[in-house]
Amino acid sequence: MTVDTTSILRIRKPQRRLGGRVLRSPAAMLSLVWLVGLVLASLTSPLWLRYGPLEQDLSAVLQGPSWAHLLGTDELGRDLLSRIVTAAAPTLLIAVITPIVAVLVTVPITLWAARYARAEGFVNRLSEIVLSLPGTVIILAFIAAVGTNMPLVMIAFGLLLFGALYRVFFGQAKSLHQQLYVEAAAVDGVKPMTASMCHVLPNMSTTVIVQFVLLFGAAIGLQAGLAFIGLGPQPPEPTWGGMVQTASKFIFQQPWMMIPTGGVLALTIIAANSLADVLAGGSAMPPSLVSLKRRKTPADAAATAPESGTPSASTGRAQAAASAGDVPADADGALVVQDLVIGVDDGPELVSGVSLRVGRGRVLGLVGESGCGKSVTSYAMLGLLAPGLSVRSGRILWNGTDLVRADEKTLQRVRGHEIAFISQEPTRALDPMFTVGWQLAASVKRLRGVGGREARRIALQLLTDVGIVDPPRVLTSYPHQISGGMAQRVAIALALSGRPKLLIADEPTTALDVTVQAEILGLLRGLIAERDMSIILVTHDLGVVADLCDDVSVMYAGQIVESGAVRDVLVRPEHPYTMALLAADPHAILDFEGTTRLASIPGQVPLPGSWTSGCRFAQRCRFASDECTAAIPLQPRVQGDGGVRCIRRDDVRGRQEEWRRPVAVGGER
Ligand SMILES: Nc1ncnc2c1ncn2[C@@H]1O[C@H](COP(=O)(O)OP(=O)(O)OP(=O)(O)O)[C@@H](O)[C@H]1O
Repeated sequence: MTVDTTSILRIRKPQRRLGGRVLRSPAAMLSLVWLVGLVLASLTSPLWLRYGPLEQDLSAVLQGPSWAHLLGTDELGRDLLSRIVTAAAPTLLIAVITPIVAVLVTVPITLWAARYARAEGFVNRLSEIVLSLPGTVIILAFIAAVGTNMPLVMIAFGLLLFGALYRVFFGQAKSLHQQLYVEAAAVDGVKPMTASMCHVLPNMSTTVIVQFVLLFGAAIGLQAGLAFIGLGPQPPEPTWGGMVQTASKFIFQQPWMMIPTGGVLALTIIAANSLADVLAGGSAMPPSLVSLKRRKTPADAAATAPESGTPSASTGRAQAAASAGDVPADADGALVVQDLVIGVDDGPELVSGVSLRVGRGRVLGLVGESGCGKSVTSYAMLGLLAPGLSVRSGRILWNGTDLVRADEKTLQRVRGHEIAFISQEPTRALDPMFTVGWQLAASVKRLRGVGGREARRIALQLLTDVGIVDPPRVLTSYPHQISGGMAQRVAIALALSGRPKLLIADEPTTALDVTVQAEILGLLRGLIAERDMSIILVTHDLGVVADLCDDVSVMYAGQIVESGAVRDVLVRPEHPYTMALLAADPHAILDFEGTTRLASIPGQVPLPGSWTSGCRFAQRCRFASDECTAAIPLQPRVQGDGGVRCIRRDDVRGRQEEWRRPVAVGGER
């Protein structure tokens, strides 16, 4: 297919709907016309005003509106229209300094604090200090020190607003940092502050603009207030606050004077606020937020000795080599996890002594119920554990490099380039502010170091490769404009943009309906065949494992309980948990003759912290006996390579069909 990529793949900046919102709102249009009109009228006033702002006519003092003086005159016979209009431009242009300073100072600090936990504590304290300062007193003291220099006062006011503005921005920035598409950028190796600038800031733009306009109104009010008490520009220079003060002096002789001066001030502040209102109009908040599950936490470099209550794992020959601490000779393209222990800082262990090996070009299925530790293990492989979680011991060897102890620079070189990740929620891994083409081309440019034109060509090709039939349309679409299945294809294309050697797919079909699941599995199958790529497929679906994987590791409560080649583990399971999963799997139902009953496993996965030193599955196992309270190392499987962690494996082997019958919890004690 030949397509003119330059026209369709023009990298687009985030879509701005603010312009449209303003254009559609009469109130916003009126406000904008008022503000812009005032400035233009003021700047051009010498060309069209009949009187100068300082021109006095003592024969026409304190007059009401007339043809000669449309808005009347003040106590010195000066034309009120001239003075109001002349004062407008300096007032508005100086007022804009405050939001500029406030936003320029607060936004970068907020992004920094939202990104780094240590910075967060410091900036929070700083904002509390700034918030507790008596703003009015400080502004007055500042004027006493520097004089009535309004631009300087506006700068000081902007700095004082940091505390309040930080509170407004921080919550949103923090939430945005937890969005999967920001995490996905980290997975792709984007530097933290670059991810903040590219994915967090654009999504905060509405809030920033709204606050900007609100602060602009506040700065106009402050200027007027200061001028009212005589701390603004000094007479005879016209200022709105000064004119309101004069009008208040003559309120009984000429009440009219207050109306044009007070009116223009009030209307201007109302215009700024109503503009902010329309800009905020229902979308000042980001798209619905998801709970944070994954974030980079530096691995504990000074890893302690294994704290697991259970002995280290050794799954089969390859894993036995890994457990012995050897980096296999064919380490190129192989990922080897050795005795990995992950825990909550000052809390329980989440993953205990996990060992895995994914050889080059192999597909490993990591299966288990929810909460068994599959995702935590996967994220550790990318150095992207959530804050508060860390690797306590063990190694993750990738091409001879231990990713647990690797510095951030090494991890960034690996993420996206060598190991890529696709999540179960593709639309959330895509930034809603950017077109698919922009995101894909940006990723290709960064990961392959090519120019814009070439990146656009590759992006188009990648979409074709993942089976998108209308790539030009998809490239110009925003994530919300494409279906879930299409979004997952785009997510896979994004993952492929760095030509990774290993793809970690965390339940890539869970969020999709059955027919789309089959398409995505077909796509993955094709990619495995075409590219010399290894895959770790995190799933709870044994049908998917049977379909795609060469090897499988079954996880339960933070441990590998059985591992081996798929044909061995799924056909001749040796661990009761694997048997139970198979019996509960609708795909495997035909393997059990004479019944259509699906098994259920009673009880729940025990929570981290409540694990015993014996078999963690014993409470739910129909075969459990008193022996099961003893610690159980991973033993070699009887049939095929791999390991099994069951003390009764010889007794239970071949009894998988018993899981079809109602289970007496507590087993055979
Ligand atoms: N940030 C965290 N803080 C504390 N505990 C956590 C954190 N993240 C995960 N856990 C706990 O770690 C355990 C393993 O979670 P994990 O998400 O890895 O399970 P999983 O097998 O991937 O489940 P699922 O299939 O639902 O994703 C769970 O008990 C979970 O509650």
